Amino acid sequence: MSTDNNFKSAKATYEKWGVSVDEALEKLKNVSISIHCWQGDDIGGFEVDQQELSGGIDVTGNYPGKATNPTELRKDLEKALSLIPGDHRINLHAIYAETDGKIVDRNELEPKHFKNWVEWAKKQNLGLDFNPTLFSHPKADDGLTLTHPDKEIRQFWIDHCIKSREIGAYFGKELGTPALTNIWIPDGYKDIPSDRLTPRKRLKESLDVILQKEIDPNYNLDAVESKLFGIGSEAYVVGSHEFYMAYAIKNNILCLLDTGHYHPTEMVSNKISSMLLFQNQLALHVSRPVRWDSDHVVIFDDELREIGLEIVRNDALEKVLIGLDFFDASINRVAAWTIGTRNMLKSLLYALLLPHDHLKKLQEEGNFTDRLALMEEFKTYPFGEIWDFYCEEMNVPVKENWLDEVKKYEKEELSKRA
Ligand SMILES: C[C@H](O)[C@H](O)[C@@H](O)C(=O)CO
Ligand SMILES: [Mn+2]
Repeated sequence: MSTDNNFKSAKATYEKWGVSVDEALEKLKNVSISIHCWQGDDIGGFEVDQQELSGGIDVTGNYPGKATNPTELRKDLEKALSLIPGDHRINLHAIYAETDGKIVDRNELEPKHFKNWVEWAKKQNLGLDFNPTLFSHPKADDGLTLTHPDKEIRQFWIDHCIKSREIGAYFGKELGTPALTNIWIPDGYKDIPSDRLTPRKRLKESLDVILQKEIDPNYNLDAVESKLFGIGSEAYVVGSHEFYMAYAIKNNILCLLDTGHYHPTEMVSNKISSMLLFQNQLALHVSRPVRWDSDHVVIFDDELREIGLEIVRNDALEKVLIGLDFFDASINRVAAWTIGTRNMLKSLLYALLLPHDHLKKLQEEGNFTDRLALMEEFKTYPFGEIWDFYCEEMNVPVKENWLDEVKKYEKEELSKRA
């Protein structure tokens, strides 16, 4: 059977349940995923005085061909984007500034240092998001930034975050879509603290100063990202989930949930409905923690499907800002972006094809047998045929054909890099 015939038969299977496949595909077309640039160069960035990666995060592997400058990184992103259906966004960190060979410290960064990214995003029809980088820097060597006991160090990082919000606003203004500027800090302690409160008080004060200046939400949205532990902050992380959830609600900014930043049995999918009852928007870093916050490439697993289901069945496609956060240097990096982003989209399509009203009704009626039976049966419905049709319609390779493109790119481009 051709893709078209497969599609027609699959469509009829879903339509028996009253699911409109056309509507599902239309909705999926409007979804923009924020693709993290840092998978392309192992979070190295391009600062003139580049420092080793710190902050309790780690990238393992030495697959050849990583991007060594912004031009290469943009080229690699273009390749990945050509294999992913839809119009998306790129998420930058401050360490991706372009400073013409001059050392510009993080507290002095300005919109002009991201001009090339903005020009490129305009040409590629992309939105941009932003993150201040509070790691890989001598002033973060002891793992403390916005909570540092030294006022001067704290001020340095406060200034960096203020500059970052301005850069985010510049992105939003230039590109006509608000940037999400997300603050994540590594601050914490390896061993049991003797005082948990004082660092948290300082974090609250630092954030209050950073967020003092009002910025038009049409240009910039602010988010804070929590974490349970990192390498070197196993016992205590200042910016915990409770801290940021309370801070975000009180100050009307976004809470960002990274799927790798919780206890391994604690699922972000189970948090989405609660968070959305109290805030209009929520941000995600979708990652794959394997036993710890290992940032493996996102696969089409149970939790990813559950995240897609929670977003779709709660009508939250426009409320949840979906970003990705994984980095694997043991495989082709363009393939890593392609696999992870296609999977994120697949999980949303999977969810868009289920008869949620019917399934919710079964639960309300206490009919848990039918609920379980149907939810299991739908797992083997011909979802793949709809996905293939969508890829074809969106002019990106169907099934694993994208892999040939990546191999060709590796041969012609990546393998020639130092
Ligand atoms: C690059 C980092 O992954 C990112 O800034 C942050 O979002 C994080 O998840 C740290 O664990
Ligand atoms: Mn993250």
